[in-house]
Amino acid sequence: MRTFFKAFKYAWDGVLFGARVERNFKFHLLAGLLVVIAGFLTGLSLLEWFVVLILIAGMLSLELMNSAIERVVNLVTTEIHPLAKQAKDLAAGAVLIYAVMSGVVGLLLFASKWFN
Ligand SMILES: Nc1ncnc2c1ncn2[C@@H]1O[C@H](COP(=O)(O)OP(=O)(O)OP(=O)(O)O)[C@@H](O)[C@H]1O
Repeated sequence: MRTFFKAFKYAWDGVLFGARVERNFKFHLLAGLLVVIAGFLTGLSLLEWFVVLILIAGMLSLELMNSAIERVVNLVTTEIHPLAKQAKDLAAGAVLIYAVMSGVVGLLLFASKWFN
């Protein structure tokens, strides 16, 4: 049980560290907060809240994973290396896909509420 709580603390430390030093993570935190406020003002249904919260959590998680991959790459090599570029660009690509899709889904969801 103690190991479980320790692991939880380390994970939480990771979230706090990301929130302190990672510019993109801070941006997504703020964007997520604004979306939640917009959700309350719009009056989302339970199912719509599920979608919105999963999108926000997914975005934040991916952003942290991207930062972790960047750090591992930087740790492995300080040299310019095609594999380092591929690893970083692939991770950034994953973030990009999720961000664009989240934006589209979120926009459709909110727009359908506002204009109905
Ligand atoms: N060691 C490396 N070898 C080859 N390409 C790299 C390396 N590090 C970063 N790049 C590439 O350089 C471009 C700019 O990367 P980026 O701005 O993310 O630089 P970074 O310094 O690694 O990131 P950050 O500023 O977030 O720490 C990206 O295409 C990235 O893949």
